[in-house]
Amino acid sequence: MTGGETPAPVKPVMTKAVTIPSLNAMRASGAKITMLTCYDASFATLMDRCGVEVLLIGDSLGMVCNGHHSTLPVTVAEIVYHTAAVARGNKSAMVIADMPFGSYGTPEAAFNNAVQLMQAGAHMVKIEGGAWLAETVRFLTDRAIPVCAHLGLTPQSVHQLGGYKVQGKSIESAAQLKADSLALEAAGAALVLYEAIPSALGKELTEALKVPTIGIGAGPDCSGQVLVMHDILGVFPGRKARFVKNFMDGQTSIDAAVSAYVNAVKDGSFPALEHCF
Ligand SMILES: Nc1nc(=O)c2c([nH]1)NC[C@@H]1CN(c3ccc(C(=O)N[C@@H](CCC(=O)O)C(=O)O)cc3)CN21
Ligand SMILES: CC(C)C(=O)C(=O)O
Ligand SMILES: [Mg+2]
Repeated sequence: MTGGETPAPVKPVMTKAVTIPSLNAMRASGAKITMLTCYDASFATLMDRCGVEVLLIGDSLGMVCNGHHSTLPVTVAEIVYHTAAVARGNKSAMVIADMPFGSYGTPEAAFNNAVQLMQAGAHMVKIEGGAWLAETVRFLTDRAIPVCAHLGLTPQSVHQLGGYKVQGKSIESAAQLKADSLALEAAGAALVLYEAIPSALGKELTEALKVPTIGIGAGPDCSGQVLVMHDILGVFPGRKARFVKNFMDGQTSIDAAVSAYVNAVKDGSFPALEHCF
């Protein structure tokens, strides 16, 4: 600016930070929560700008970034590295970090590892498993570490599940998922994420809980949806799961594709029947 001019008024671009209370309010109002995996600062800035509310540093990074055949080789140090990068690029989204395989075998181990993820910039950690984790969820939440519980298809248990298969199809396993969900909510879980379960069960479990639920292949009635970033951009070379949709189709930029994902989740057009079990 040259001397004597009146400075143009600065329009404040203040997007309010996404918090646990704001996610609870979204669940209460029926506004769908949008979540994507994110592994670096540039994509964090882009996703945050496009209105993605939750960024997940998923242990899927072992597969999509590192070429492993499962999530089991992923370490705490790797999640710390990617969480710090995402946190630097992010302004207002909530940042959730996956606790990797073997890092939450006891409440004390979970706490020590979760502290590293929180200090790297996570606002919450995610752990895979049912009621056996209730004590761990309580231990972490009592110590100011919010927890997201991940149920249904839990990829870290792939060798017990016998593959990446739909869960909760029998009456018994559906009842087990409900008991697990209620136990984890009672233990203090702030969010519950369901992967690859029948849509009707996703609806029933969401109605049974007070906290928001996030689905990936869990039907349209969860409080929100998540997908792996590489899947929505069509860059993951592996076989596509049924719940995946390539949002680059018909778009000419990554910004447009991410915005199309956000809009489709918000208006309920994703997931469609073809993405559900
Ligand atoms: N790129 C990528 N996307 C993911 O969603 C993802 C990862 N990687 N890595 C970690 C886990 C593994 N996941 C997977 C992988 C494959 C299927 C899959 O192909 N499922 C079958 C279900 C078969 C059945 O039981 O009927 C499907 O047809 O969708 C599901 C989840 C989800 N996670
Ligand atoms: C697929 C999501 C839920 C996840 O856990 C991951 O990306 O690791
Ligand atoms: Mg994961």
